[in-house]
Amino acid sequence: MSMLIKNGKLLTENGFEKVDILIENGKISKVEPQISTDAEEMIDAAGKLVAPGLIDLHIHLREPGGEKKETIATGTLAAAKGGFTTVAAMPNTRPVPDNKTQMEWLQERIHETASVRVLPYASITVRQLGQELTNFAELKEVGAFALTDDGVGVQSAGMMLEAMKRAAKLDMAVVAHCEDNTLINKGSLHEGKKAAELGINGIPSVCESVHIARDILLAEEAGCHYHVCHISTKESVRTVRDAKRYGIKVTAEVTPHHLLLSEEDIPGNDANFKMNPPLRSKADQDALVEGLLDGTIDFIATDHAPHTSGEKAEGIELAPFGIVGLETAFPLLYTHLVEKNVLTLKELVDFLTVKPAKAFGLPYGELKPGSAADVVLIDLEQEKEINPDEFLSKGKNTPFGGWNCKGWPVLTIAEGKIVWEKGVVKA
Ligand SMILES: NC(=O)N[C@@H](CC(=O)O)C(=O)O
Ligand SMILES: [Zn+2]
Ligand SMILES: [Zn+2]
Repeated sequence: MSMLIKNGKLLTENGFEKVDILIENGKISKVEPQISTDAEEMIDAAGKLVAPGLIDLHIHLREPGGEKKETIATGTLAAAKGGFTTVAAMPNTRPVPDNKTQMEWLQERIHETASVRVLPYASITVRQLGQELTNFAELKEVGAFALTDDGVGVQSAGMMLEAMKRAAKLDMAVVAHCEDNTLINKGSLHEGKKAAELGINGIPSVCESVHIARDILLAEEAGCHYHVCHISTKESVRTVRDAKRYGIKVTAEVTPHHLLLSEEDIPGNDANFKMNPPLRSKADQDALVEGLLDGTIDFIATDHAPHTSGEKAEGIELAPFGIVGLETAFPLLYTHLVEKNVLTLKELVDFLTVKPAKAFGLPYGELKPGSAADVVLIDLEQEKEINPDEFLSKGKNTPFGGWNCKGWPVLTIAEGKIVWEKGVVKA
C-alpha cells in the first residue's frame, strides 16, 4: 500500500517549505521537495499545512462503563477529526484497568474499534481507591502506557512514594491528578471572584499546588519520571519551574481551556464551564502561558472529558466536571495564540507533537523517513464557527460553542491510512 502527498506546506526552522511525502506500508519512506513516483493513492495537499499527526496524552474515552458519554470508537473518530493520531486514554472507567485481564480486554477493544493509536493508562491504585497499589510490572507487560489515578488525587504521601519507587524501577511514568481532598471545599469553580458572584463554593489554588509540591519532593526521593496533569495555578507553575532548576525529573501539561479562559469568562450558571481543575484567575491564566513559553510546561493536552447533555443541564453545582476538547484544540490554539502572536505556528505544532512524544520517550510526532505515517493536513485559511452539533464525539460539552476559528484539520492519516477526511481533492 503506497500513498503520495503532493505539494504540502511543511514547517521548518526556516518557515514553510513545499514537500512531497511518500508513504509505504504504513511508514513514511521519503520527505522531499519533489517525488515523482506513482503511488496507489495520490493526495493533493497544495496550500495545506502538512504536520505530524497530533498527540494528546490526556483524554477520556469512557469505555468501558461510560458508553453513554463516549466510546473508544466515537472518541477516536473525534480525535482523528481534530488531527490527532495518538491519544492516551485515562483509566477512570468502570471497571478500571487495574489488572492484567482488564488491560488485555481494553487492548483488544482498542484493536477492534479505534481509528487512531490509543495508549492506555493503567491505574496507580486498585479501582483508583487510593488504598492498594496495582501490579505495575504485570500492567507494563500487557502494554500499560504509564500510571495514573486521574480523576482523583493520590491522597497518601506514603502510597505515592511507594508507587514512585516501583515505577522508577520499571521505568514507568507516574502521572498525577493533583488534588488534596481536604482542600476541595465542596467547590465547583475556582475560589475567586466568579464563585463569590454566583454564590458557589470555590476550590482554592492550594488544593492543587500542595500536591504538586509534595509529589515533586517524593519524585526527587524516588527518582521517577513524575508528570503533572492539567496544571492550572501560578503557584503550581512556580513550583514546577523550581523543580526543573534542581534537575528533578518532572514534566507538566496544560489544557487549551486553561490557556484561553479564566474564571472571568464564565458567563453565569453554565456547566459547560465546569471542569477540574477549574478555570482560575486571569493571573493564573497568564502564568500558564508564561510557563509554556519558558519551558516549565512541556506540552498541551486536551483532557477531553465528554459528559451527556442531560448531566451538563444540571447546573454548575450538580453537573459532573469536564469538557470535550479533541475537535477544537488546534483551531482554538491557532486562532487565539498563533494569530495573536503569543506562540509561533512551529511552537504550537511542537507542543502538540514532538514535545509530548519526547516527554514520554515515544517514537512519534515527527515527519521523517522510517517513522509511522501519522500525518495531518490543516487548512490554515479555513474559517468557521465551532458548532457542537457537528462533533463526532458523543460529548457536546464545550464552552467554546460559537467561537469563530481558523486552522481546521482537513485530512488525517494514521499509520498510512486515511482515518478522517474533509474537503481535500484526491488527485
Ligand atoms: N477534568 C475533568 O473535569 N474531568 C475528568 C477527570 C479529570 O481529568 O480529572 C473526567 O473524567 O470527567
Ligand atoms: Zn484530572
Ligand atoms: Zn482527565
